[in-house]
Amino acid sequence: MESTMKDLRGGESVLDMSPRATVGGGVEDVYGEDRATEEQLVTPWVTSVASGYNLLRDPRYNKGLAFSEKEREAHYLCGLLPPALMTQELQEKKLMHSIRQYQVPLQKYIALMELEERNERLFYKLLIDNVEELLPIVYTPTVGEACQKYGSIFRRPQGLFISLKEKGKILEVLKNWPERAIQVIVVTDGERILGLGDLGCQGMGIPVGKLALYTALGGVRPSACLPITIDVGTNNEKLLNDEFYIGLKQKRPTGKEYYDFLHEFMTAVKQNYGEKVLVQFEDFANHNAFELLAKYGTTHLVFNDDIQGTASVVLAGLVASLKLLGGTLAEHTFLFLGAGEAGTGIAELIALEMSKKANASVEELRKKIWLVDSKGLIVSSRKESLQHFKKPWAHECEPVNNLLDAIKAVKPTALIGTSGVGKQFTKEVIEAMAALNEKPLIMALSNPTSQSECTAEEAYKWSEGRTIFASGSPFDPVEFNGKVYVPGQANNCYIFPGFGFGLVMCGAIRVHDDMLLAASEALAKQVTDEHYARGMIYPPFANIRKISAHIAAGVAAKAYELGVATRLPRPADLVKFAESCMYTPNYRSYR
Ligand SMILES: O=C([O-])CC(=O)C(=O)O
Ligand SMILES: [Mg+2]
Repeated sequence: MESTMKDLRGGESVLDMSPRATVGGGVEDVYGEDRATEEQLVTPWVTSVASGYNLLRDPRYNKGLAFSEKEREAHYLCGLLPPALMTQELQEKKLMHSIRQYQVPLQKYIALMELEERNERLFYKLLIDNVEELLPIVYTPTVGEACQKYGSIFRRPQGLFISLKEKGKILEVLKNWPERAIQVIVVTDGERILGLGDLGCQGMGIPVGKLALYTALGGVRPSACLPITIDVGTNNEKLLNDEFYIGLKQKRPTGKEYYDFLHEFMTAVKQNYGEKVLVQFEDFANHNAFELLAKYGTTHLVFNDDIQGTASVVLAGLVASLKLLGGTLAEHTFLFLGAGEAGTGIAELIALEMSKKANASVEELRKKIWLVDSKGLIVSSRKESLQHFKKPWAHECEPVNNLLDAIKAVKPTALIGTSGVGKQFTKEVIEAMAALNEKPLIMALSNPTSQSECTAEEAYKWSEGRTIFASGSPFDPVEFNGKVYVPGQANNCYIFPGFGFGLVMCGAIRVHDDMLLAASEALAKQVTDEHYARGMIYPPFANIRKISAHIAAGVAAKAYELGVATRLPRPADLVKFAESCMYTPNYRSYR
């Protein structure tokens, strides 16, 4: 025991978790728990150390068969592992082979989550080195299915569940999380998970998936990431009647009760982690998302991925597409199907970018952008009954109650789907766009794939291969009339990891719209002539860490310019600085 502690002292943050080290009641208590009858009170024994068996059980430090002979000797691992030694590269090869054996994407998802629970560095190595193959598993579309089935997948906590039961004690709950130095929180209340609706507490899959990308694509350390699900109940009857549902079985409160709870949360976050922690709001319903962003945007470092991240990625694609379409942004006409967070967020950022370039007012340029919601084209005669975030888009036009007629009335050059409802871009819709434009720009942004407004194949086929196409969830390249078309993935995951990393690396304390424009510009610049030649308006994901470094640099540069960056002095080369700060998942040697 004495020698155990001595050997471990000074080891690089490998803590002694040996069962021989005792706390409080000693060894008897540890094993006494097993022998206790149900009525007996026992103390849950707290471990705080990692060596031997417990080292293998700690995903932060476990390396499995990659522990060297010396490490096995020094850390009481002899006999606990089979004799073979493997490099991390060989482990990666073995795991990719076994993941590829699964036919069902959800099985791959579970296998990856199990790897994360077992060996965190290997998980991130796999994700970084195989990003194009694994992104559709840990992220859209598979993460959507994982949320729908999260109750049965859930094994161990991957983030914090803060339910209404914790009202008045949220600060204490935050302190239960084992890490203190948190830099990024992704929080959802589960009310609008992708285009799948209210999944309540099961929405946890989304913050977990987004933060895995923060690390893999953006380079934020895993220990600095905290996924949170706020559980205020659900209005999903199926979940309320499900005996296995893992969340609070009650309807969602609205108004003061909801906002007071969120205020307690936001206050506790700032108190516990300081003003430089980034809070990313994710998949809140429209009726709360805009209000929360407006309310906390002036006091906290907050970012709404569905409003701002989606806007920035779409703007990048539009700017890039001008190379193929010609003209300036202000010379195009945009029509959206869907006037929620994504639709109005994108529309507003386009208008802002146009106004900067065209030297005209945002109000004037909004007239180039039209939105259709469930009632039809948003027009001025409907203004009184519109939610506040739709009002700026109510332009002069005769009422039109469906998308096809709206296309005929507005004559858009670009059609953007943000409806959350699948199959809305029918053959007639795409044909109408193709009749108006030599190269129609079509984005089907709703997620997951089942909610996409159309497929890539439909967009190409119904426009005789003339469409420039991008979607929120991935589609494979399409062969049509002997030509291969590569669809773009206009998903906010291009933006948020680099955007958040940029904020964190310069110690920003506020987000500003100009940073979103800087992120769009940085992303659009990564599209090369070779990509354009293949009809692409987004760069391949394989280069995402380089892309993220450029986005981070653009965002940080803007933060310094605006005086909201606290890390001083400003690094001279922000791209290099970003690259040098990124987490790498290679194993470290243990003394
Ligand atoms: O998660 C994604 O794939 C994109 C997104 O934010 C959403 O659809 O809500
Ligand atoms: Mg989202």
